[in-house]
Amino acid sequence: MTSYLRSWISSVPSLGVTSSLPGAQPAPNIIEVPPTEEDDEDEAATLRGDEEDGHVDDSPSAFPSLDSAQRAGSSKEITSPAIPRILTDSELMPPPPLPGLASRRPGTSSVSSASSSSLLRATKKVALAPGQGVDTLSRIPMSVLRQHNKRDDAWSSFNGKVYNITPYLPYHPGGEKELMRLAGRDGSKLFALTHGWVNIDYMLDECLVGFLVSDS
Ligand code: HEM
Repeated sequence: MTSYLRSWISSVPSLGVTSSLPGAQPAPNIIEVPPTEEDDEDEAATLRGDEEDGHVDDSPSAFPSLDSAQRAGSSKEITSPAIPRILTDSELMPPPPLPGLASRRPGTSSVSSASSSSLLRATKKVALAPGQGVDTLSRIPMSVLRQHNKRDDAWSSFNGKVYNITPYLPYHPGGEKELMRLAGRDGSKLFALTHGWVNIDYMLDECLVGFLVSDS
């Protein structure tokens, strides 16, 4: 552009811009060689990474790059992952056993007396002796709960469930005396304050007698 203006100005003598100035040198003749279309294409091809013979290399770069720290840290060569084999039925793991409560029906005991004692030993659960458990779960008003406050007939309520705690008294790690404080009462708050992490529903499952309802 500059050279074009210069050549235009010097070619118009009437303007006399250069010649009228004292001591001014005549503008040098600048010859510009416009780039040919061929040169442009060569440059673009170099930027694209084309080969000399016009072949286009579309193969991806190595990832991670060949001299990367990731490769240096790994001793193994990266190979494609093996396709897992589909196992046959006989090779598969057997299904887990049914959960203990799944087969239980309301009002019936799910375990026989023999398996009940082995269960007690294995899991430290407490079960009522045969004949002492209840056949059906009842709605128990607070006034009824209060009557069951003797050592040999102690009921207590926890989170709306009423349990016969008498069979558990000898096993309580905190002692019978502490547990008897709850006899004939709703023990939810005291229990939660003492050891809320203890799973009372699991431990006294077999001692459940019913659900606490309001007196009406
Ligand atoms: C039916 C109701 C209850 C059940 C099923 C029960 C159950 C348990 C269990 C499983 C432990 C051992 C916990 C552990 O080591 O982490 C324990 C400890 C204890 N419980 Fe209870 N508990 C009951 C009610 C109570 C109540 C009402 C109190 C007192 C107000 C009480 C006082 C204690 C104490 C002081 C210990 C610690 C004993 C020790 O480590 O020396 N518990 N109880």
